[in-house]
Amino acid sequence: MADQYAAQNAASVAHTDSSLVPALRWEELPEGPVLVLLDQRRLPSEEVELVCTDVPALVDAIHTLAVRGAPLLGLAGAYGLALAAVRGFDVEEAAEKLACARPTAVNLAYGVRRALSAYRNALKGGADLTGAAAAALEEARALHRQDAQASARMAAHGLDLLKELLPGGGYRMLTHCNTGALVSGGTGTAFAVAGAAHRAGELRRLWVDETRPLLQGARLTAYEAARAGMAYTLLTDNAAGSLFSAGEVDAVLVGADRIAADGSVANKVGSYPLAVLARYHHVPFLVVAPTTTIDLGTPDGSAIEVEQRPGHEVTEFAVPGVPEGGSEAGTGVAVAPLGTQTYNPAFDVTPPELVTAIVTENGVLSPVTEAGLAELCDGSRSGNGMMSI
Ligand SMILES: CSC[C@@H](O)[C@@H](O)C(=O)COP(=O)(O)O
Repeated sequence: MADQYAAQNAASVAHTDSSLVPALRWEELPEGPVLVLLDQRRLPSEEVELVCTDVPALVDAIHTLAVRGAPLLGLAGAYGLALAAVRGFDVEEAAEKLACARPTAVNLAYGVRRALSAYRNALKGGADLTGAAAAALEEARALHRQDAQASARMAAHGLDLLKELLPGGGYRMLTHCNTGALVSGGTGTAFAVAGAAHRAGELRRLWVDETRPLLQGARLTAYEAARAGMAYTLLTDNAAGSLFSAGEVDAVLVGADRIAADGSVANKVGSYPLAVLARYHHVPFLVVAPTTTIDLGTPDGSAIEVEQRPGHEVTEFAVPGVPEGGSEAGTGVAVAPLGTQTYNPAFDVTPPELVTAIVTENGVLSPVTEAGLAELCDGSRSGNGMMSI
């Protein structure tokens, strides 16, 4: 089986430009500051930037997944708050709108809260509105730097863990959704570990789940893997079982949108079935996430709010080239009869007993316990849960 896939590798290596347009950046234009997003709805066909000048535009970009992925949502929240402050919009209202734009990834509310606290503290300290806005922007930039550093540390810890678990090297990793530079100020979460393994010459194959219905694996992870020159193979989500049974998977690596205090992991829908498969086949199931994704304020998996997405994402295929990327009902190709009911949760929750280890920038937790998670987190931060804004 391995030889059959080696031929496909040549095609993926053909991409030589490994540099990615930043997923998000702050830019000072003559007409005022803006937040520039790489529009992820348009990938992989086009690298198009989306310029946000106000909070409603950013909230729409978050809803429609132009900007997505837990750590990047944290940055979008923090910079969005700063944008509101610098442009003189109602900052408290902006905070509320941004923080609840999507409910599951705790990083979004966390990023908003960090920038908002900096803004409020500056005002309390006697700063004027301009000074307070500058403080919010500096906090967003600090979170950005912290996120980039966290990526590098997760990659190093993750690679060490793989060496320990799989001493033979030459890993065949299965990943789900998209967790690379497109979701981070750095190189990402789970994908950053795959990248480290690749650079160490130890990545034999990255199995990429397409990730129905919005195809973050096919459109985004395959795009990043190709750019990095990785040996990767795309599969439909429901082909994962036969891959495990053929003995072709050494480890599963996924990110997380929220990790509850008991270690339950909310991540892109389809992660939980992979964890079940991994346990049955005695394969490690590794969750790679910064501590900003750990929410000690949410006691367990049942308390995590799972975002429900619109039905047209299931009943229609998006057409490449449609400006909205098929994000509006009726802009895709119908693949189900009109009026079909759908079940479209964006995430699922994996219980801690199915997670072999959680890899963070502060180290690796295995087995996953409530006390261990609390220790991994900074003592000064008692969870990222619901903020009072
Ligand atoms: C980026 S790391 C972890 C997660 O945010 C990622 O796996 C994921 O589920 C993203 O979902 P998305 O709906 O694309 O925002």
